[in-house]
Amino acid sequence: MMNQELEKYIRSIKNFPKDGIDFKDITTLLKDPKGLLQTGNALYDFAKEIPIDKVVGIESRGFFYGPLLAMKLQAGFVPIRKTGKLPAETVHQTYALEYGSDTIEVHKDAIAPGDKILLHDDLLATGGTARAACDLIEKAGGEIVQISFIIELAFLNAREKFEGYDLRTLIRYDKE
Ligand SMILES: O=P(O)(O)OC[C@H]1O[C@H](OP(=O)(O)OP(=O)(O)O)[C@H](O)[C@@H]1O
Ligand SMILES: Nc1ncnc2[nH]cnc12
Repeated sequence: MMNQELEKYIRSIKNFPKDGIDFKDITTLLKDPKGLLQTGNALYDFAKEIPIDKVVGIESRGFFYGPLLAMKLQAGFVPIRKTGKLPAETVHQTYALEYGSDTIEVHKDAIAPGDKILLHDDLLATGGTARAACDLIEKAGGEIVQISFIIELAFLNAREKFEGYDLRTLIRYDKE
């Protein structure tokens, strides 16, 4: 199956959570056994030839596939969380969203200097979240070897923020 064919599992909801946002809902993909498996396999195919020490997943939708990918890649899993949720010492970064703004954090000791990192999230919109996540990982000394998403809202041109990174996506929306 071509990756773009996975689009059939995505549900679009207009004006959620705010007017003007066309929300791409992956729960319809996750609940379908074929959608769930094919997406996991395709994300794994992106990364399987690259040595990876840790998969870093972004809260909350990056937690669906992040640990599954880590298990398949024989890597560890590290969560990046919204502010105030992680109990030990953290590094943090504030960023702008397609709607609103937020701060994310990672445990200071979660990434060792030189760790090869696969950063994963469900969706690339403006790229603000993933860009902040890259900055956090690099502050901690990690080396980002790949960034993967299920969905790319290509019309928002977020790729410009990731020059020099190996950024992979399965499903592309070229217009809203
Ligand atoms: O590319 P950006 O414009 O930064 O937007 C993408 C981010 O927005 C969504 O998360 P959200 O903040 O809605 O949180 P959630 O995963 O907890 O629902 C999505 O899961 C990405 O993390
Ligand atoms: N259009 C969208 N659909 C789902 N999640 C998002 N996160 C940011 N923009 C989004």
